[in-house]
Amino acid sequence: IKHPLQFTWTLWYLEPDRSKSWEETLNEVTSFSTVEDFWSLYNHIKLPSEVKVGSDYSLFKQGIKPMWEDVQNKRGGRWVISINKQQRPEILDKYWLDTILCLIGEAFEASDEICGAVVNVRPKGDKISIWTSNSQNRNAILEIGKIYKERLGLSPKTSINYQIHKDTMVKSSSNVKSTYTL
Ligand SMILES: CN(C)c1nc(=O)c2c([nH]1)N([C@@H]1O[C@H](COP(=O)(O)OP(=O)(O)O)[C@@H](O)[C@H]1O)CN2C
Repeated sequence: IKHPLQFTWTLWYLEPDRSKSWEETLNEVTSFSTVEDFWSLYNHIKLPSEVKVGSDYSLFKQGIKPMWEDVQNKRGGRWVISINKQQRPEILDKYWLDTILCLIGEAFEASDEICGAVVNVRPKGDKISIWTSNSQNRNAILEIGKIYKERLGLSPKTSINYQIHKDTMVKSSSNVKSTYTL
């Protein structure tokens, strides 16, 4: 038998297309709930470093849309890691895989707070984030951030920021207020 995951996860792909609204560019790819089905999907699709610049992959718990407005996201925020262009070749794909393995492998105590993860492939520099559902739940957010940094093997001098979606929505992603920094 296949090895079941604790949750069912849905992969989304955002294809940049200026002729469409943002929501129209979001495509639901497929869902999986076993380790084996995850790996066959992962080995079947392009890596973040191979997709068109401007694209996103999002991996969210089934039923949660990868957008601020979803009821599970609207009061939440995200731990964001910025990857500069020089770093892309070697760490973008590694960090993305580490991130999704943290999610599907239940690396976080506060796994109920976890909504999903997003990788933004951008010309100005890539971002990988983990979205949580309640920006007021300080203890859970700090625990998730601490474990996330460890799992990625980030050095203590590399900081990650937690941004509340309400702050991100009103600002372009460059100068968003960070509520927590680890
Ligand atoms: C329902 N709805 C419209 C809506 N709902 C959303 O949830 C949502 C958006 N719109 N997003 C739009 O993409 C732009 C780039 O953000 P980016 O995160 O790709 O980051 P960059 O600025 O391209 O680095 C955002 O400025 C926003 O326009 C982003 N986003 C998450």
